[in-house]
Amino acid sequence: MLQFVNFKKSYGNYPALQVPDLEIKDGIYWIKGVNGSGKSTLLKSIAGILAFNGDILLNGDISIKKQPVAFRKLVNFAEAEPLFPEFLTGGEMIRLFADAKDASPGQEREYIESMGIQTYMDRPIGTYSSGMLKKLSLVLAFLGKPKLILLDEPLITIDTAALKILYSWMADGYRKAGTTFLLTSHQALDPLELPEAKELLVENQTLNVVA
Ligand SMILES: Nc1ncnc2c1ncn2[C@@H]1O[C@H](COP(=O)(O)OP(=O)(O)OP(=O)(O)O)[C@@H](O)[C@H]1O
Repeated sequence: MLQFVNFKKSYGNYPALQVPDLEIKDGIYWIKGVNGSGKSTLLKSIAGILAFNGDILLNGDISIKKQPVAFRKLVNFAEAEPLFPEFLTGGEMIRLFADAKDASPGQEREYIESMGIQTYMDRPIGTYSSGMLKKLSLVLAFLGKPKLILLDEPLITIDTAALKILYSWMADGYRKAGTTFLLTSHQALDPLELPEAKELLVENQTLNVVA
C-alpha cells in the first residue's frame, strides 16, 4: 500500500532518515522509536509537508512527487501538536477540510457528534484547550475517503472517552473501509482495542517492519 523508493530526508547536513526500499502492506501500524529517532519526520514526509529525496508511492502507482494532489487527497494527517488559524471556528475548519477531501454529505456531522465536540464548533479555535484542539484534529484526519491516515501522538491530551472513540474509528476504518493507519505513540496501544496492530521501528535513521 505504501512504498519507499530511495527515500532520504536530511536537515541541512544531518541525515535524519533514510529508507532505501521498503513496502508497507495494508494494516494498522504502531511506529516506535526513541525521542529524536525520526518518527515525526517520517509522517510529515509521507503527508507531503516536508521535502525529501527519492519517492513514496501509494497503491503501487500514485507518486507523491508526480501526482501530489491525487496522493494527498488519499492521505490524511493529524499532527502531534496541531496548529490552526486561531480566528477560524472549528466548524469552519471542518467545512474547509470536508470540501478539500471530497467528504460525502453529512460525514463531518457523524464524526463531530461521535466525538461529542458539537458544543464548541462555533467558537474560534484560539479559545480551545489542547484536548479540544486534539479532538478537532482527529475529526479532520478522518474526513473524506482516505486510504492512509497518519496520526502523530494521537493518544496524548485526549480524555479516556475520546480515546475509546478514536480506537473504534480506527478499527472500523481498517476493518470496514480498508484504511491503513500509521501512528506514533510513546504509550502502548491497547491490544484489546486494536489486536491487529503491528509494529514499525524507527532506529539508526531508518525504518524497519518488526517481524
Ligand atoms: N526542522 C528541523 N531542523 C533540524 N533538525 C531537525 C528538524 N526537525 C527534526 N530535526 C531532527 O531530526 C531528528 C528526528 O526528529 P523527529 O522530530 O522526526 O523525531 P521523533 O522521533 O518524532 O521524536 P519525538 O519522539 O521526540 O517526537 C532529530 O535529531 C531532530 O533533532
